[in-house]
Amino acid sequence: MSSLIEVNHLSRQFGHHCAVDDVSFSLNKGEVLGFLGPNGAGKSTTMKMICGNLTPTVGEIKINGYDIIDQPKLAKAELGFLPEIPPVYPDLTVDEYLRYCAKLHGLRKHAIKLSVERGKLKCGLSDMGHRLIGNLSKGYQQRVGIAQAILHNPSVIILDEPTVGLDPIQILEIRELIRELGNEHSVILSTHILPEVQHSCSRVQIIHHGKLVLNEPVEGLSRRMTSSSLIVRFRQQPNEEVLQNVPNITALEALDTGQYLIQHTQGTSISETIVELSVTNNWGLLELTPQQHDMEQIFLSLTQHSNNHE
Ligand SMILES: Nc1ncnc2c1ncn2[C@@H]1O[C@H](COP(=O)(O)OP(=O)(O)OP(=O)(O)O)[C@@H](O)[C@H]1O
Repeated sequence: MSSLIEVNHLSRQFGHHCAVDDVSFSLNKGEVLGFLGPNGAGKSTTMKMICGNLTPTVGEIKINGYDIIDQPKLAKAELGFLPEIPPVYPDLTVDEYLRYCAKLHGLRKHAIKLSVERGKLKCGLSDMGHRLIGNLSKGYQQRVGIAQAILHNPSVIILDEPTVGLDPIQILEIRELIRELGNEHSVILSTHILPEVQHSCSRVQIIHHGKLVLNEPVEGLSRRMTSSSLIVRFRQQPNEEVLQNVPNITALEALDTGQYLIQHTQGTSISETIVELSVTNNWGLLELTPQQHDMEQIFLSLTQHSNNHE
């Protein structure tokens, strides 16, 4: 598989603080890569370096074979970037702004009209050309930000926290747009929101305190999120001894009347047995909820794991 982005041993210091610490990864053609990490993990710093907006302290970045430091024009022609704060001008109309960006991308006069129309179409802005950007909702302003990033039809699109500050419906719309962009471009999506990665990405990398701690297909992340505990609730008080003797149950903790937190052996499923027991004994099963690890727990397990190997 050919790599569109190659990042090798990338680091960035701010004074004594190491914001990005020896990060290496690649982006392959057709991938939507989630770059996931909590606030301050080093995501934006990495994105800015890849886009040539910030010089690395150490390391090498190649975009479709072009070095971002030595061949910035050629490298940047392959990239579209939406920074964390969309670089839109509120006093311009959507058309004026996109035409201006197309010029900045170096498109020729006859190509500008076409690329602006195509950008608007892809981002659901076809009817918005004459609207002032300052009067658009935050979700539509974000669409304008994405449209400017794709005007020159780049091979790679980099989106830094594209759903921050949007309402739930706008978030769903932008996630859908990212998925659609992934059909024609390779995408890096930087975010601290786990479901965003699960919805839009094919692969995930987790960055924590400037270091990459995970790089795997997104299905692997979903597996890691599955924990080995369930919450169950019954209408009738169940026989706790019977429950405790179910194979693979390792702990039973009463949370409320008829409600329990059940721990079981990792990799086993006990749901079917619980349902069968409840029906046989007429306990009246009201709830059976598998517990999910949240991102903080995943970070903890990953970093503890890497610490154990240091
Ligand atoms: N220009 C700067 N000068 C000094 N420190 C900086 C600078 N830019 C970033 N940092 C620090 O580097 C670390 C990583 O910041 P970065 O913005 O890359 O994180 P992030 O993962 O994008 O987080 P967020 O989601 O909050 O933007 C933080 O501790 C931040 O305070």
